[in-house]
Amino acid sequence: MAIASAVELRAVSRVYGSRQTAVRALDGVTIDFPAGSWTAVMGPSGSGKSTLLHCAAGLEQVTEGRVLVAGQDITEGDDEELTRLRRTVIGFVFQSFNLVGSLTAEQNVAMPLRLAGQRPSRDQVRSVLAEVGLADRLRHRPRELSGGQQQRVAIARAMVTRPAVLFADEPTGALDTRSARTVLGLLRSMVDAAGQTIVMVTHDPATAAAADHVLFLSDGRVVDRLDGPTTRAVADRLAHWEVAS
Ligand SMILES: Nc1ncnc2c1ncn2[C@@H]1O[C@H](COP(=O)(O)OP(=O)(O)OP(=O)(O)O)[C@@H](O)[C@H]1O
Repeated sequence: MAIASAVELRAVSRVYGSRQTAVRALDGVTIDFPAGSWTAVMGPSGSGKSTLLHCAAGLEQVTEGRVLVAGQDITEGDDEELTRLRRTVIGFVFQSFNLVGSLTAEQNVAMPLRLAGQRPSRDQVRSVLAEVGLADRLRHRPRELSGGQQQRVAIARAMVTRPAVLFADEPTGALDTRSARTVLGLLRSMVDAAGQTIVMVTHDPATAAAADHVLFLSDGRVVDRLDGPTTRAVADRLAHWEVAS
């Protein structure tokens, strides 16, 4: 059965601290991220973008509400179930790549499969690295690769399990314009060719414009959205909410 929503947040709140020091980082957020779509999450600093990404991916517990990923409620169930779900259904890409420095590109990409108890074939790993244009860098370690190449290894690592949902936190934040364009092209093909779903936090209007939809957060709430965004439209909307916040 096709699942229309890859990720659903139902009245999700996340409160940090308690009493006088309590901060409501997310305040009753209800949203659907449709399967096979790419959504950028934007908003002023402190508006709750990272908190939303972490709660949606099960990296942080919600204070109230429910989160469903690929139809499964990740706010209930035990840690073991959540870990399995994270390894099979969810992928991550971070601004700082988070590769294991002592491992080669091939070994980094094989890691999620090994953690899931599989024994990946060399061809399986190599074909994903070839997809991101790194067939000639299999034995290189992260320090022997450029930032753009390291992020492509990180994307290959996230792609190897064919996750239904990829969560990306500023995936092009540390890259030059050309590498950023390559990475955005890879993300686009994950959505268009493989039907995967991407939820991406970014500060950059041009990066957000590569997505299908943009959500704007302010004070922990979804206050606006754009469908079919352009860089100009995103920048204008962002400026509006930065002034308002
Ligand atoms: N671990 C924490 N403990 C206490 N407060 C926190 C914690 N993490 C986040 N916050 C607070 O929650 C609010 C939302 O933070 P969050 O990091 O989600 O914002 P953001 O939109 O991602 O910001 P930025 O663009 O600066 O990265 C902020 O007020 C922040 O200070």
